[in-house]
Amino acid sequence: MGKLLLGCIADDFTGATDLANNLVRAGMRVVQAIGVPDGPLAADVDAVVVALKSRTNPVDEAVAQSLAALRWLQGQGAHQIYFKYCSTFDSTPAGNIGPVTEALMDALGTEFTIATPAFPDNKRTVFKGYLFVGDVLLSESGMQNHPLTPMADPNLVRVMQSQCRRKVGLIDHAVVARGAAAVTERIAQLKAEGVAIAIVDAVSNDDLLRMGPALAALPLVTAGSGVAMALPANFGFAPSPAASVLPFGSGLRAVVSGSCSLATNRQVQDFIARGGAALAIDPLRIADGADVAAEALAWATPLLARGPVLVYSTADSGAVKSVQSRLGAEEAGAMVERTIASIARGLVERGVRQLVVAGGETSGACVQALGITQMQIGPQIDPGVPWCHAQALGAGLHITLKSGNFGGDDFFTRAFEVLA
Ligand SMILES: Nc1ncnc2c1ncn2[C@@H]1O[C@H](COP(=O)(O)OP(=O)(O)O)[C@@H](O)[C@H]1O
Ligand SMILES: O=C(O)[C@@H](O)C(=O)COP(=O)(O)O
Repeated sequence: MGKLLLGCIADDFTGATDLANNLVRAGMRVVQAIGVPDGPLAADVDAVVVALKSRTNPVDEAVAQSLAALRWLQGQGAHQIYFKYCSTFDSTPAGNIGPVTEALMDALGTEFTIATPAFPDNKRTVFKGYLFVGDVLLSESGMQNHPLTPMADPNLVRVMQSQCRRKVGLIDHAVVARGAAAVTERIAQLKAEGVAIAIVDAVSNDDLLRMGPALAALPLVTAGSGVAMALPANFGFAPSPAASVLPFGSGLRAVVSGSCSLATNRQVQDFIARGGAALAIDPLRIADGADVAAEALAWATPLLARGPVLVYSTADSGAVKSVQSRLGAEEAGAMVERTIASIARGLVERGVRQLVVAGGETSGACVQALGITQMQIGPQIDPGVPWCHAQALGAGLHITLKSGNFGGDDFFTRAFEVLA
């Protein structure tokens, strides 16, 4: 077995496939592990992405999980560590991006790292430390209404500083535009000023590729998935448009969605507008004790042979707030996740072999309910969202984990066409 070059820790499962996808496209052989593996690596790969579900956990749990992942990756000889978080910097006022970053820095004994969620392919850009989603600031992008991690401040230096003990600074676009040597020089200057973590501007893939060589010497990189397109070159890899090949896709098709992001709301509407079979589930009925999962499976079973079915709790921000005011945000989220996960499990038990899951937390719950431990990365459907293949409940399953705000409006239809 060769030496592991990149050891990656992702704070949610959609984010992990997003990262793995960019590394594969940049030429690396990658395995995605669900949770910290029990034993050593079986396959000879260049990078491993350990997918955690730590984004919204209490800080001490997120830190403990991340450190366990780090220890395992170090045990595999990982040369550089990559902590992957969301391109919209999803976090609560307590963390977990800041505390996990600092715990990893402590464990690695490193005095400096960067932080940038920039992912220009998905219109996430950082300028002067401010995060833009498309043409608007993070705080106007819909993320201010996220059910679990509302993001009201677009200034990442401020957000990161509020989560960290160490001093946070900025490597701004004027520096990045001058290339890797300027970034390296700026890192030395920031370190001399006592800055330990620097937000880095990037508004294009060229910016990410330009800064790449300056990151080679850092034991720890923290970022969204965008930076992943630049790091493999530091190890001598060249981009490859050919994503790894998956087994042929066949079997029944279904979509489950617990994401309430704006893009997912549009994707649900598009699927329904095309005449797709869709069932909305109501969190308040779950809270009242109705067996909503059994009802959904009874609805879906006779329809599956005719084409993909969609079961969704996706709702607009007004409906989500109303549910949360009755049940509490965390309680509502956990309850809906459990229900959708048991629906996903039931669908696979009924022969579904091509499954789209929308939502990061939702994906975590589904992947765990399906007993998936490892995923192979396949062709990209949209930026940040590849098809994957895994063993689930004893059968081969094609599965894609769609981040809430990723994917075109027709994603729930087109995903199956990509596989076909
Ligand atoms: N109708 C709803 N009301 C309240 N919470 C919901 C509803 N539907 C889904 N949720 C919860 O909202 C959260 C959405 O998060 P996630 O799955 O990560 O989606 P995204 O990728 O869009 O962030 C989950 O915890 C989910 O269970
Ligand atoms: O970086 C990203 O935006 C994604 O990879 C991601 O982490 C999205 O998370 P969810 O929106 O919760 O799916």
